[in-house]
Amino acid sequence: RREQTWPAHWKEVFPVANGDRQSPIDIKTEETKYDPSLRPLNPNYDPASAKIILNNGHSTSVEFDDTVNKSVLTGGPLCGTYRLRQIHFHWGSNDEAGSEHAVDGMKYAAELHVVHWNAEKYSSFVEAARQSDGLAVMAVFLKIGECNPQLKKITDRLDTIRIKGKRALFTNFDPSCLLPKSLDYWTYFGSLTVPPLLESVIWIVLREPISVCSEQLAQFRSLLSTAEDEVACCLLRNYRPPQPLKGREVRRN
Ligand SMILES: CCCSc1c(F)c(F)c(S(=O)(=O)NC)c(F)c1F
Ligand SMILES: [Zn+2]
Repeated sequence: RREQTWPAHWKEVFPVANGDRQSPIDIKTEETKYDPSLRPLNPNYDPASAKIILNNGHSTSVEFDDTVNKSVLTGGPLCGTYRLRQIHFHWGSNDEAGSEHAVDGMKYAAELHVVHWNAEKYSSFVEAARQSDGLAVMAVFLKIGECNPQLKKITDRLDTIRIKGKRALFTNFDPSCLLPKSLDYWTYFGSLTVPPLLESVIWIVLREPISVCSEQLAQFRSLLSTAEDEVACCLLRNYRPPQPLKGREVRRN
């Protein structure tokens, strides 16, 4: 289908797709640079901020109340307080690929993105998304293995939002439960990985993966990218391939 080859012609529609700080990237671990000024990550989320789970046709997301500083990320490479907006996932049509970032050429089965915006400097997500320091996305790799009981809270709800545009109440959820034991990370300046591919993301890629089993990935792939009135098409993959580094530095804590 069209969107299977989509990333190829994003460049015509969104010229920034050819920009100097596009994401994702393949992280060459030998070329990352230790930076002693990087601080520990400090996620502080209130489970009451979780509001709904959604199928937007490109992924499934959990949306959070970002009208106040209730769930925030500070520390790491960040200056100031970034407010939690939503989490979503990227996966592939088989367990061998699906993550957006790669590590020394190796792709994981899927990738979780925890999206925050700089509420200290900007007045809305949309405004922040247009600024070079507007967004902070924490990426967590999902490695094929044991079924993940925390992820089950999300995968068990997917059958109620199979059709594009469907949403359901989803509260009392703290996304910290999806983070690995270690919060060690790589960080670099990049972009959204879906159109409009805005170059406004401070990427924080956790080095330790969490687990996911094939059955849980199959539940993601059973989501539909089509709406009620369209011929059903499964959302089999939604990852963008790695983009040129263009001289950017990847730092590690
Ligand atoms: C509130 C509407 C958009 S929030 C969002 C998103 F939905 C998304 F998919 C990505 S991504 O490019 O796919 N992954 C980093 C983002 F960066 C985002 F900020
Ligand atoms: Zn994403």
